[in-house]
Amino acid sequence: MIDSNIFEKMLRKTRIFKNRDVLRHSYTPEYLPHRKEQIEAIASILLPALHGETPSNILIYGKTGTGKTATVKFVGRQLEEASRKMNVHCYVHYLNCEIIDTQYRVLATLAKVLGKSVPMTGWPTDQVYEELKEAIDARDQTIIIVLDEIDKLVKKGDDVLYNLSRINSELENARVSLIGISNDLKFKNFLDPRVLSSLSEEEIVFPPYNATQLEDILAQRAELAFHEGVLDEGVIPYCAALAAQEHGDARKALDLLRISGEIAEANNDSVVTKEHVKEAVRKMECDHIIEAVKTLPNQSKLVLYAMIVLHTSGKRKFTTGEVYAVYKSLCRKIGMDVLTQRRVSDLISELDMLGIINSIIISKGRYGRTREIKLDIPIDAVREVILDDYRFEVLRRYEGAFANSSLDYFG
Ligand SMILES: Nc1ncnc2c1ncn2[C@@H]1O[C@H](COP(=O)(O)OP(=O)(O)OP(=O)(O)O)[C@@H](O)[C@H]1O
Repeated sequence: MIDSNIFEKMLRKTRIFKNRDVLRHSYTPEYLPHRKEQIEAIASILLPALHGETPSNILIYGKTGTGKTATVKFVGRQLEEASRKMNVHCYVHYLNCEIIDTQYRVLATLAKVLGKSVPMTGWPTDQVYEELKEAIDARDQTIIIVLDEIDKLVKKGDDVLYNLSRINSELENARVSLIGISNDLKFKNFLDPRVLSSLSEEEIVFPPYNATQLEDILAQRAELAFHEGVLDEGVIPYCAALAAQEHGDARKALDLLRISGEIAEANNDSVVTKEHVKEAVRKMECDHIIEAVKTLPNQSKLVLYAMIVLHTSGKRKFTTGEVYAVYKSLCRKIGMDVLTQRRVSDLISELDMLGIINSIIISKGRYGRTREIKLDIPIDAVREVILDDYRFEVLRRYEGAFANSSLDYFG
């Protein structure tokens, strides 16, 4: 008998999501619960734009997931809509400085959105700036430039902020105002005082959400995202409580809800329960560790791999000295430089700080102190990430020997 079509089979599975995309980061909701105060504050600062005047620049701060980006985009859309109705030229341009992270790229991107053809590299920066100025000043208009994650730009020098913050003095027809968004409160310390005073004409702080507020945010999204009756009663309060413990991060709460739904869907369960949320927490922690391991420098990866070798051979606690002995032997096998024990000890501290390993310092009285290291990570998944790197692939050949507790092998 011919099997039925794979898609038809999948479609017959339980339906959890009505619209999963509503829970993704890229979605900006129509309405933002618990941000009325911030929305009104930003809107009243931007209001002069509708009368052809220059709004003050704004700096916005707040921890991650407190709705800064969503709020600014929301107010921006409303401003553009009102300006269209009033026949006033007012535009909001949003740039994420994590991606557009140099003076040249910021100026060139803006010039391009305003209709100039500027290459993304190669021109002298002054020339790009002149083109941008010309594009902005081409008519009577107000341009609001949103620089999200502005701290990423500042770390590479703040020339672009200096130039943009004084551009108004060189314009005849148009006006520019800036909105900087950051979750790094300390970045102001790195700013040139002239730039700081211009940028922070107005400052708005976004406080973290508490558990009740997160529940409202989740409930609003869940209604659009899930089929009716699919969520068990306790799921939303549980996701909200977990995210509230971690500095009131709405993004984390939404991720938890989406991943819980995905787990229920994959298990073909018809209702999402607290058990699915618990599994989602484990999955997110595991993904977090895997991501952190992927970006480790090679030497740290090898030190971690040495610990995995010790763990696989049956040792559940080990010292820096033991890790170092295995590490040295691994270096020889793959032809990598051997660092000193002291340097390796520093790398171990870094792994501890990143939450990839657990270690405690134990005092041995007059024999000094020693570090006791334990691994509490998804070993197989982490091992795969490390061995996936072509430089470490050769270590696969020795895997069998490691597992047979033949630590003498590393003598
Ligand atoms: N009040 C709210 N109502 C509905 N959704 C919200 C609210 N606040 C935040 N969100 C949602 O939470 C997620 C994170 O929000 P957002 O990206 O605006 O946070 P952020 O403060 O800019 O974070 P980061 O500093 O990490 O960029 C988004 O999906 C956003 O739509």
